[in-house]
Amino acid sequence: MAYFPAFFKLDNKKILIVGGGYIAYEKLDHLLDFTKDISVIALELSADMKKLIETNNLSYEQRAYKVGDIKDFAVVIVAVDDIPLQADIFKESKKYNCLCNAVDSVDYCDFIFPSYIKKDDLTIAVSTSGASPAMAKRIRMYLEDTIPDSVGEFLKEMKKLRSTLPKGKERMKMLDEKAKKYIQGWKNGNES
Ligand SMILES: C[C@@]1(CC(=O)O)C2=NC(=C\c3[nH]c(c(CCC(=O)O)c3CC(=O)O)Cc3[nH]c(c(CC(=O)O)c3CCC(=O)O)/C=C3\N/C(=C\2)[C@@H](CCC(=O)O)[C@]3(C)CC(=O)O)/[C@H]1CCC(=O)O
Ligand SMILES: NC(=O)c1ccc[n+]([C@@H]2O[C@H](COP(=O)([O-])OP(=O)(O)OC[C@H]3O[C@@H](n4cnc5c(N)ncnc54)[C@H](O)[C@@H]3O)[C@@H](O)[C@H]2O)c1
Repeated sequence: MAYFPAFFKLDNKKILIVGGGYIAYEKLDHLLDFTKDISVIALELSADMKKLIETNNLSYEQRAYKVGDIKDFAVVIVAVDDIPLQADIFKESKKYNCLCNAVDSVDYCDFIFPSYIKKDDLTIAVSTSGASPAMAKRIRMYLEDTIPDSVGEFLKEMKKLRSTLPKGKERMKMLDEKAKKYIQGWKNGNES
């Protein structure tokens, strides 16, 4: 079945990452764009992971995962090189209100990580439903190159217009026309 794309509110949601290698680092680095309420449990940390945890003042316990560790978390990312443990934590997460992402198999995932670009208020997420993470990354790079950084300023202007002009057909038409013209400007190499 296809994955439903949604933008998930992380306020007051505690996240646990199990594992401290390269993949845990990638997941943590991406999550930090959206929340700081992240704890880590891992037997060992890579140097990059250690640095990221220290810089962001995150909670870290150096030990093996034990049953029950997830009970107070809303989300768990299982980034260990141990597939049976990924399966066990996924099963355990069903006892709690905890969504699970396991890095080696979509069978043990309630959700998967998209590739994404974030430029101020614009976020674009890309998924291949797990078919080709490499392709998701390449599409992300393509979007990064195509969409100018000025999009942040443009969105600020649009937000202001939406909050000041009265709702209705005229406003809808004007905003749609402005968005169309702004995107047409990319093709002509005009970024403003
Ligand atoms: C997008 C991104 C986001 C992120 O990580 O935040 C992400 N993987 C990224 C990179 C990447 N991952 C892999 C390669 C090597 C090339 C290749 O295999 O294609 C590369 C490319 C590279 O690193 O260059 C290997 C890999 N990945 C998964 C498996 C297990 C499996 O397939 O069963 C294996 C095999 C492990 C092995 O063979 O040992 C699984 C998943 N990876 C996902 C996300 C989810 C599906 C996303 C989708 O819908 O496509 C899903 C299902 C679960 C999840 O992780 O949530 C991030 C790009 C970030 C960016 O740069 O923009
Ligand atoms: N989803 C993806 O994008 C993706 C991409 C490539 C690879 N992978 C998979 O991700 C997995 C992790 O890869 P990696 O390169 O980060 O591996 P790694 O060996 O660098 O890291 C594994 C981490 O798990 C920790 N760990 C192992 N058992 C533990 C336990 N019981 N409790 C707590 N911590 C424990 C280790 O201490 C280490 O920090 C691999 O199985 C790999 O196949 C996923």
